[in-house]
Amino acid sequence: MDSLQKQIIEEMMVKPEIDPKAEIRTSVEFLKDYLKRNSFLKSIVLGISGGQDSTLTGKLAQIAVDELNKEKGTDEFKFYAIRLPYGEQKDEQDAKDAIAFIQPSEALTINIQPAVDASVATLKKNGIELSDFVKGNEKARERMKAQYAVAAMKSGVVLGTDHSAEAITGFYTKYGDGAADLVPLFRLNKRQGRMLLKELGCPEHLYNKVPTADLEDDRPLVPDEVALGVTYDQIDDYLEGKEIPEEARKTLEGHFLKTRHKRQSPITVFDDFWK
Ligand SMILES: Nc1ncnc2c1ncn2[C@@H]1O[C@H](COP(=O)(O)OP(=O)(O)OC[C@H]2O[C@@H]([n+]3cccc(C(=O)O)c3)[C@H](O)[C@@H]2O)[C@@H](O)[C@H]1O
Ligand SMILES: Nc1ncnc2c1ncn2[C@@H]1O[C@H](COP(=O)(O)OP(=O)(O)OP(=O)(O)O)[C@@H](O)[C@H]1O
Ligand SMILES: [Mg+2]
Repeated sequence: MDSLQKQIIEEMMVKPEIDPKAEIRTSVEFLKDYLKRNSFLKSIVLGISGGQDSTLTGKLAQIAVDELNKEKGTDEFKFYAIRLPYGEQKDEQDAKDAIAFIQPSEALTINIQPAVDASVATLKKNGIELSDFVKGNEKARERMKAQYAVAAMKSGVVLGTDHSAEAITGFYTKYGDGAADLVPLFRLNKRQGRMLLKELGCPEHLYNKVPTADLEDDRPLVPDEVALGVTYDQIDDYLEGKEIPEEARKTLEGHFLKTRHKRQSPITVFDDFWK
C-alpha cells in the first residue's frame, strides 16, 4: 500500500472489517448521547431521498429517538423525515418505501422547485445564467435550507449522510448536502452501510439501489459511478487497504486531492493544507 492510500484510510477512519450490529450501536448511541448532553435538543431532521445513505441514516435516527422516548417515558423526542423533491421525483416510490421502512415520528414533503426556480430566475435577471450542473448544486443547497428551517423551529439538529466512501471523493455539494450538524455514518464505506441496512431488515431494493445524486434536469438518475469514473466496489476496496486497478486508483486519488477544500473549515491565513 502506498503512503497516500495509508494517509487517506487514516483520514477516512475505515476499518477493513466491521460487525454491523456493533456499528449500528455506535451510531445510535452517538445520536442519543448528543441529544442527552444538549438538553434543549428534542428532534433530529433529515432529507429522505429513497437512496441508501438517507434510508440508513434515517433509520438510525428513528431508533435513537424511540430509545430516548422509552428511556425517559415520554414522546417528546421526534425524528423529522423530509421528502424534498424538485417537482416530481423519478424514483418517488423508493422515497415512499424508505419512509415506510423508517416509520418516522413525523414525515413532511417540501417541494423545493418554486424556491430553486425563483433563485435561478433572479440570478438570470442579473446576467448569471446557471448551467444544469450548477442548478443541481442549488437544489442540494435548497434542501439544506429547508432542513435547517425545520430544525430551527423544532429544536432539532440536521443529520448529514456523508460516509467515508463519499467523503473521499468530495462527491457532495459544498454547504448543500455537505452541510450538517452530525454525520453518524462517517467511518463506514458504501458496502458497510449496506451491511447495516441488511441487519436492520431494510427492503433489499433500497440497499441494492444504484447510488445517484439525481441533481440534473437534463440527465435524471445519473449513477454516481458514471459521474465519478470509479466504482463503489473499487472505492470500498481502496478504503479497506486493498489494491485496485491503477487507472481507478489515479482517478480516486485525483478526486480526493481536488476536493480537499471541502473537508476543511473555511480557509484562513493560518491554513497550509493547500500549499
Ligand atoms: N480549491 C478550492 N479551494 C477553495 N474553494 C474551492 C476550491 N475549488 C472550488 N471551490 C469552491 O467550491 C465550489 C464548488 O463546489 P460545489 O459547489 O460543491 O460543486 P462541485 O464540486 O463542482 O459539484 C458538486 C459535485 O458533487 C456531486 N453531488 C452533489 C450533491 C449530492 C451528491 C450525491 O451524491 O448525492 C453529489 C455533484 O453531482 C457534483 O459532481 C466552487 O464554486 C468554489 O466556491
Ligand atoms: N430528493 C430528495 N429528497 C430528500 N432528500 C434528498 C433528496 N435528494 C438528496 N437528498 C438528501 O441529500 C443527501 C445526499 O444524497 P446522496 O445521493 O448522497 O444520498 P442518498 O440518496 O441517501 O443515497 P445514494 O448515495 O445511495 O443515492 C441524501 O442522503 C438526502 O438526505
Ligand atoms: Mg441519492
